[in-house]
Amino acid sequence: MTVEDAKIRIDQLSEQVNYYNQKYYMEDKSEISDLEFDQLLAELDQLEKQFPQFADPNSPTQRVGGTITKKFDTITHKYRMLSLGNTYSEEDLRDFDQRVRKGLEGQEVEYICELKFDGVAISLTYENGSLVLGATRGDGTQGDNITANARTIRTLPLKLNAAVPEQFEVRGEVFMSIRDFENLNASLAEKDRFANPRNTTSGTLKMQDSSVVAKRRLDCYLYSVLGEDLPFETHAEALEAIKAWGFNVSQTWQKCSTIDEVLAFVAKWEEERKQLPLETDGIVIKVNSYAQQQELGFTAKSPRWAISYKYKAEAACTQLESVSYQVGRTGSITPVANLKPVSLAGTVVKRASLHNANEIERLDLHEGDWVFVEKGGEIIPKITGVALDKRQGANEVLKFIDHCPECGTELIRLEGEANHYCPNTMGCPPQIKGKVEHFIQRKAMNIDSLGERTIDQLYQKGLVTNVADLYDLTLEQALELEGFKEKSAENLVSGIAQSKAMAFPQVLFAIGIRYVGQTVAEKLADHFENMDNLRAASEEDLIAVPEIGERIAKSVIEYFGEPKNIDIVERLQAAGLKMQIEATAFEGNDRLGGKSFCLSGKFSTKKSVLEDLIKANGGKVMSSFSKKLDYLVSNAEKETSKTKKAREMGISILSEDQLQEMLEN
Ligand SMILES: NC(=O)c1ccc[n+]([C@@H]2O[C@H](COP(=O)([O-])OP(=O)(O)OC[C@H]3O[C@@H](n4cnc5c(N)ncnc54)[C@H](O)[C@@H]3O)[C@@H](O)[C@H]2O)c1
Ligand SMILES: [Zn+2]
Repeated sequence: MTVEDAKIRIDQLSEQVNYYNQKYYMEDKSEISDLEFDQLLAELDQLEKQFPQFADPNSPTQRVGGTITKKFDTITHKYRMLSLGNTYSEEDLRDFDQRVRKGLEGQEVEYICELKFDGVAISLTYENGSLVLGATRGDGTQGDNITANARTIRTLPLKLNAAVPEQFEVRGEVFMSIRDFENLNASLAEKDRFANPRNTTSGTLKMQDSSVVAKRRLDCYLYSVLGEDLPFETHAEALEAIKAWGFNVSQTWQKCSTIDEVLAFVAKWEEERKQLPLETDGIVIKVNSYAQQQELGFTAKSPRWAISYKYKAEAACTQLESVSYQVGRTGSITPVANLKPVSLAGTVVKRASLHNANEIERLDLHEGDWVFVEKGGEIIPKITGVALDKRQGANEVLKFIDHCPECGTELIRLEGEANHYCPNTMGCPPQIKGKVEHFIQRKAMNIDSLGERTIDQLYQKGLVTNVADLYDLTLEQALELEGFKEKSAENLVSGIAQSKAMAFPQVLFAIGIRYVGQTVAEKLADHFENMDNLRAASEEDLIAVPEIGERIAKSVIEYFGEPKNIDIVERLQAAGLKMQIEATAFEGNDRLGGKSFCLSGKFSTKKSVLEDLIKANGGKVMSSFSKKLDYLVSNAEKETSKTKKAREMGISILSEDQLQEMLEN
């Protein structure tokens, strides 16, 4: 693989992983199986190791996948909430054991094996025996304050009667039992039903109305405790103690002193877990001794002293009825098999993904074939093979379509790519909507007042057929959208208007030039400084930029060669989007004189915009308190824990208005 190819693949993988993370953590949707997701992440990890020049602290391999929402107050975790490394094979588990033993230089090791509960991680802080804070994992550093919702979990003690440390945090998994999940779904119309207990739990925890949350009957298992000077030396002692304090601890855990015992535990629960009242997707293996845990430490995103083992999916055999073709946001065509309904891992399966034409060829799929399907977690399952003994001789080989099912355009296949594409990028409905979705995402223009459904409505009504149309949207038009009231319409329009503050590299990424991911956009913006220069650049000019190769160069040229794209870019410019890098930031505007700022709570301007402004004016942004902090920015009228801490540490507190004044003068 050449360096340029590696760079493109890394960008592509990062973008894909970020996309699925966003779907998974923000929208509670899985478009691919966990196994496939984990494979993408593993490929990215491997490439970053092979080409360390492209390693990036913001890569999804280095960060916990979730994010905070703006629906709840943001809290900063006292101890980071990390992810777990995962494996699917015995060999990987043995490797883990080897790494642990090597890291501990031959000391004896004990493991605690637990079930991996398939729900949502939660952190609960207790002070003087009372629950004071419930928080989501968020991005691992900051999470949402969901205390009110946590209080509705019946098995969670709000007040402890036992003698407990003055302050501590317990962590666990909120879940919905399979039975409650099924009852809930039975009470809903088919179109409103949830896909699985995990995403129902996640969606429920994010609801604003705690009385609705209470009705959903969430439950919670706790599996760890953190605090200063806790009186335990091992994880097992801690599990026993929190159980005695009144917490709901699943009694499925077990101590193992060899990896073979761990493997026996894994084997035993593969079947037995199906008798449990909740969904589980694997086993978590943790080093028992706290001292050893400390010795082993953490990577950027997970502890080195723990790992999860995920069970393989179950399989079933059924008949292929037909194939439908879906058009994705980039025009790629995905074939989907429609199957004779078959029951698999507790649900009825009717459809399975076929990925692309190569996959159909690989399976040598014929019409009417009997196929094996497997489920990776909960989403649409996958066909893994054909039951050849059931094939009827006369059935024909399955033929891939040659025209787009959405717009009728003839499909193309790009060199070196497995997918068929619909080339009608400007006129094919899913592609039009896909471009808008790409444009508004967090890392691009960050317009979070717009979602998939609203985009769909805007498109159906003919109001938005390209990204430039967004900036022409009026309040009156927004008010006519289904489900929009005055406040939400205002939010929508002002959210779009606020995006005009996004910096040029974001704009360049947002317009969606093929192969121009976030980092490439930054490189191009840095080099050409503004859109006009970039537009005027020749292929040679482009290739002369470090790390920009022929593929990217050609794609940029092709983009600006299309008059419709030029029209969109010019309309965006006229709407007031930033088409050049901020001169101030690069000439070293030092208005803020290197002072540091920490933003806390809610603001009338988007927090990320304020942070960019601070940086552009020579200030620093800090996410937490330290002696080096100069200002806490907070609009809070009453004392909060942050403002209190700031006062105690002698840190000045600014309101948002005062910050704006500093930025202007
Ligand atoms: N299909 C998709 O599109 C998609 C997208 C993103 C993530 N994912 C999946 O989600 C997972 C993402 O990983 P992650 O970072 O959330 O980590 P993870 O879910 O694999 O592991 C960490 C989590 O496990 C949970 N857990 C359950 N039982 C536990 C126990 N006994 N002890 C400790 N922790 C326990 C905790 O909530 C913890 O936060 C992966 O499995 C990935 O495949 C899928
Ligand atoms: Zn099309």
